[in-house]
Amino acid sequence: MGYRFNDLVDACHDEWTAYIEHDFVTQLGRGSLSQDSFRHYLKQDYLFLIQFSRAYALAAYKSHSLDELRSAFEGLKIILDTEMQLHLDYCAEWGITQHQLENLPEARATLAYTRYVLDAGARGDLLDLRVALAPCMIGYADIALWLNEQDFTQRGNANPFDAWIAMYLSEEFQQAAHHERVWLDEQLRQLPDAHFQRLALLFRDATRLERDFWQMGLDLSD
Ligand SMILES: Cc1ncc(CN)c(N)n1
Repeated sequence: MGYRFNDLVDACHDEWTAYIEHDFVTQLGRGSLSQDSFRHYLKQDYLFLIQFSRAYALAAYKSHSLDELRSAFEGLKIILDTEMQLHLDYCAEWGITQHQLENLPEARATLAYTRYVLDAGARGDLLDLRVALAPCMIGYADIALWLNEQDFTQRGNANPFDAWIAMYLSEEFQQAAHHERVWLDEQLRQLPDAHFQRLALLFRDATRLERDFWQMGLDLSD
C-alpha cells in the first residue's frame, strides 16, 4: 500500500533503463543516428500516433469525472496538434509525402505495442489504460530530460534531431507528463498489493514494447 508511479519504474528497473537509454536514443542525442533509421521510426511513429489517439479517445470513454475527461482530451490534443505536426514537418523536409504515410504497412513492433495498449484499455478500466500509456507519455518526457543532461548530447543546429528533443522537453509536453504522474501517484496510493503487482506487469510489458519500437527503428525491421 502507499504506492507511487516511481514504484512501477522500480519494479522493472532493467526494462525501463533499456528503454530510456536505448542506443536509438543515445545516437539521436549525439546526432549520429542514421537518417534511414530516423525516417523508418518517424513513419512508423505516424501510424503509432494514430492508434494512440484512439487510445486517448478510449480513455475519454472510460472516464468518470470531468477531470479525467479533460486529461484524455489533453492527451489526444498533444498528439494531434503537437507531435503529429512535428512528424509531418520532418516528413515533408525529408521527402515523405502524406500519401506515402497513409499507405504504409504497420511494422510488427507497431502492431504489437499499439494493440497491446488498446486491448489493456478495452478489457480493463481507466487505470489499466493509463498505466499502459505511461511509458509513452511519461517515458518520452523522461527521455528528453535525460538526453538534455548528457554530455554527449548535441543541441542546436549541429544535431538534425534537435527539434525532436526540443518538442519533448517543451513546457507543454513536460506539464502533461507531470499531470499524468500526479494522477497515477494518487490512484496507486490506495491500491492493495495484488492490484499493484498486476499493474506493474502491465507497465513492464508496455515498457518492453517501447524498447522494441526503438530497436525496430535501428534495425529498419518491418
Ligand atoms: C513509440 C512512441 N512512444 C511514445 C511516444 C510519445 N507520445 C511516441 N511518439 N512514440
